[in-house]
Amino acid sequence: QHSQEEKRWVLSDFDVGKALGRGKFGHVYLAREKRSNQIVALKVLFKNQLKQSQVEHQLRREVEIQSHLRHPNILRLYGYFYDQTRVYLILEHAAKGELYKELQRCKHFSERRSATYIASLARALIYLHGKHVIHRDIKPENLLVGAQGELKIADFGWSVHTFNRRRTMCGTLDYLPPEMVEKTEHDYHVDIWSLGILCYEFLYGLPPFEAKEHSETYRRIVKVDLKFPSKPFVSPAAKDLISQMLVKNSAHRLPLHKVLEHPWIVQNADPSG
Ligand SMILES: O=C(O)Cn1ncc2ncnc(NCCc3cnc(NC(=O)Nc4cccc(Cl)c4)s3)c21
Repeated sequence: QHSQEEKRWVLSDFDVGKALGRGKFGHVYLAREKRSNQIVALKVLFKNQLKQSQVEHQLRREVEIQSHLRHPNILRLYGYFYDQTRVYLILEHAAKGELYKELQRCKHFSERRSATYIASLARALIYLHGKHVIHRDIKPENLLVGAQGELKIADFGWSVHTFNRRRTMCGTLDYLPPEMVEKTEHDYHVDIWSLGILCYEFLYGLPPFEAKEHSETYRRIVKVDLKFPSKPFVSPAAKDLISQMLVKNSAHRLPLHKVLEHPWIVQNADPSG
């Protein structure tokens, strides 16, 4: 056969090992592809659950989007296959697992570690946005850690191609008022907001607008009720960056390339990322 992509994978191509994690739709297993001895993560999804939740189209979109993505801070989806009852995603294995478990373990990250992660994520988002892809679900649960401690954005189950939204939403753009056109542009900025939330959560161990009731969290978000606790100590430069990303008017959020030039990132991020 020609390139890898045409290959029709079957379960017997793999030696399946221990469970790495349990997701909502199925489990993730460590596996080795027999011919190449390549280690991968195999996510097993049950077809009936996908059907019940009507997410088949999302899964197809994820596979389509991921097949064109190649970036050191984006977890590869090498391919997929299915049998009678299940769909299998063949994924890059992130040897150091889930970032949120690491954050729970050490309560909050140092400024250097946080800045290094934020810089990697900013570079990955610049790459994604350059491909007209918005992740839309950037949170610790969707971040994995590679063997060298590098961050990997995973789970594109919620990502979209903005071009599609632009076309499908309205056919021709000519008759749309600015705010409707602007709205599709807004989408890129959702990932910058999430990056600001993540930066805060890395440094303080909790997201900024957390509250007991959802209604209270919602109120704090729309009000951008941003408060910086006195403990743990966080530098003014870090607070400045967070304040420039968590801005209500999405057009005024710090653009991703400016995040990479921010003094706090320049002074604290490890260039290797
Ligand atoms: O995370 C863990 O549990 C443990 N873990 N530890 C190491 C490790 N290395 C790689 N991957 C892991 N986990 C899988 C990460 C995913 C990547 N892409 C996904 N995509 C998806 O789930 N799509 C999807 C599902 C259901 C419906 C729809 Cl619409 C879309 S999940 C790993």
